Amino acid sequence: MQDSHSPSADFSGLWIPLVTPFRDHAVDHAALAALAEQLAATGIAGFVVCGSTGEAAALDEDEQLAVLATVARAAPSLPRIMGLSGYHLGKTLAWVRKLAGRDLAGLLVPAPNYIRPSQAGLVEWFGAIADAGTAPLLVYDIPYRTGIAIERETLLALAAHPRIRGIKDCGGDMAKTRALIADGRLQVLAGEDAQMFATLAEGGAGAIAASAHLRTESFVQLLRLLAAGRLAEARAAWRPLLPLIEALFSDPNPGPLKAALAAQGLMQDELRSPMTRVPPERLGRLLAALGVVNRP
Ligand SMILES: O=C(O)C1=N[C@H](C(=O)O)C[C@H](O)C1
Repeated sequence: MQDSHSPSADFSGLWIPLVTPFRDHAVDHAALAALAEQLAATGIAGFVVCGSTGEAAALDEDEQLAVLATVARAAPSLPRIMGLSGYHLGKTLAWVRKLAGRDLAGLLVPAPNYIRPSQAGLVEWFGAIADAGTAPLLVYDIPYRTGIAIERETLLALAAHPRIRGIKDCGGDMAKTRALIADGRLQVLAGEDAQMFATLAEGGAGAIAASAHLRTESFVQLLRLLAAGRLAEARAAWRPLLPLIEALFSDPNPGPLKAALAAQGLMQDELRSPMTRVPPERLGRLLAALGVVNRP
């Protein structure tokens, strides 16, 4: 799709980090295709496949490629960003090379998890991955999952790389978010659903939000209002979405989200261990909070 150096790489708007439906322990490609098709008609910018919400950590490489292919077939007109994580640089680079030529709008890459490198080590990590790939790279700043925060100066240094084009911001540091927006070289996407309003109101380019699997058109409209600077209307659109977000993150994501999608008959309520379903004693309350009617 986009060349890595293309100035037109654009990550603005609302991206859905797709869940990966399972049935009897295997990826349910029929459910995935139907979900992608349905969401593609709502005005979203595109999909993130094999992100944290997609339980990528529990998918092997063949499964990830098959998921990517299914989404591409189901919604060919929408761009796809692929999630990619690891902590072994050599293996990660081999995977990046394997993904080259797969028609990706971008790669979404977090810091290596568990090992907590220095900031210089992070510059090496992201630089090597950006050099090895052909797609633009979005840095995924999510210290509560990886164990390491990517500091502002590190992000500004990474912005000098022609292939590093954006950030999925779960950093929880609004001063850093503002500095990146002011710098302007990286497109800043809210990665924390509850921070979406603030990030977009500050001038962020978009959002990657699991909650937007539900009430997708309302989220799309919220982003349009914020992009147009229609703040009062945006506030009114945002208020009813907040309880939805809170409910969806009341258990580890994507447990509540899969429960809600399953209740609507869109897939099985099945996750891969160690991710778990919302327990039956909390399910009714969750679905009521989400306003989802359980289909028998
Ligand atoms: O899959 C993602 O990408 C997202 N991950 C966040 C998480 O780590 O749970 C949440 C966000 O909505 C999307």
